[in-house]
Amino acid sequence: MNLADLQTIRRALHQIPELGYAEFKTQAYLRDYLSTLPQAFMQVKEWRTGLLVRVEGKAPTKVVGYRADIDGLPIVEDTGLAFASEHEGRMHACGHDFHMTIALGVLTNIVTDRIDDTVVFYFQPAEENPGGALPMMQSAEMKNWWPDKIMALHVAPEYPVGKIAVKPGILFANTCELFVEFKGKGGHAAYPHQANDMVVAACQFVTQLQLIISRNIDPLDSAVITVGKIVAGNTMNVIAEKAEIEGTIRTLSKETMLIVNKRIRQLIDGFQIAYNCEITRTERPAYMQVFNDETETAQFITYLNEQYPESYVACPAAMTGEDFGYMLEKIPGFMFWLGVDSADGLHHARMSPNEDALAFAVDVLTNYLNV
Ligand SMILES: CC(=O)N[C@@H](CCC[C@H](N)C(=O)O)C(=O)O
Repeated sequence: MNLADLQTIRRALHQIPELGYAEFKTQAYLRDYLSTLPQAFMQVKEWRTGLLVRVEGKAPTKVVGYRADIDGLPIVEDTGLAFASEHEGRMHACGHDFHMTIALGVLTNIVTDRIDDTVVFYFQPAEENPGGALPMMQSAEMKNWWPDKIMALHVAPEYPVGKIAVKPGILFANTCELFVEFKGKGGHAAYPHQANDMVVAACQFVTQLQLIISRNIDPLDSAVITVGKIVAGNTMNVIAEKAEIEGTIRTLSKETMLIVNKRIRQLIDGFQIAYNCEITRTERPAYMQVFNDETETAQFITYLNEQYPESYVACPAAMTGEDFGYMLEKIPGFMFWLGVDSADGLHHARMSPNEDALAFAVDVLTNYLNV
């Protein structure tokens, strides 16, 4: 598939970013595109707002899985691109438009020029929030089309086009979302002694969270807590009765995640007494770390070195998260970073990946499926 066709798809998808499990237009676009391809060896199943597409091989010895996530983020795009998001407050700022386009490019190649093995493409919703990989794996649709091995990629703004960064073992962190609500007593700004200020409680709580990292975690281990959202109060001279914080926790081991979460529960207990308020945490399951299979990754690195010399970059683990980790927990495979050379990084309102990476990735993956 040529770059111009890939660009057309990518730009169309870029214009219609949708949040997790609301990817209706995206699913319809994918379906419409698939309907233009030869149908003889292809089957499509719907799962919630995602799709599974199976392309039968000529002489299969295995089923290879390829996963592409399809959701966007609640970000107001600021790229100024002619094909910027048409959905106010939504943006493909994590490259999932690239992920889908590359999957469609590979799919188009192998449906028109078939390969030996059968390939199942998983167009998975809700990677960012609340997580689609685990429920997709538990669905009858995926259980019936279960792969023997699986691959996925993630765009990497910090690497140039033509580079692929990967490592065996842990690539991405364990993650856990953090939603905490504080309920105290509102009142007049001039009478703090008669109220119970949840702005103060929430601010102290956020600061205390950072002390978990610096005081409870082994300095040679890695953990991150980021609070990305605080909502509290209505105006400058009324003490806020309620506050809400949203954040994410990242660790490089499951054990460290347990320590962080235990400390957060203890903090909540202590804060309820200290600030005489009610604190509720909505617990969500942690995302599994992305752990690349040693053998599968080594084979891919050998292939890169032989077929695309200079492309391979040995990279460190990152504190990003990905629910693809659940798939890798059960199915041997790997995820890799694809260089897309953007001055602004992932989750930035001006992230603008270089589209030349689309053709490179489609080429690398199509040829790898033929090995
Ligand atoms: C690659 C990337 O940016 N992934 C996201 C995944 C979100 C994980 C989850 N919703 C959480 O925040 O815990 C990331 O933020 O790393």
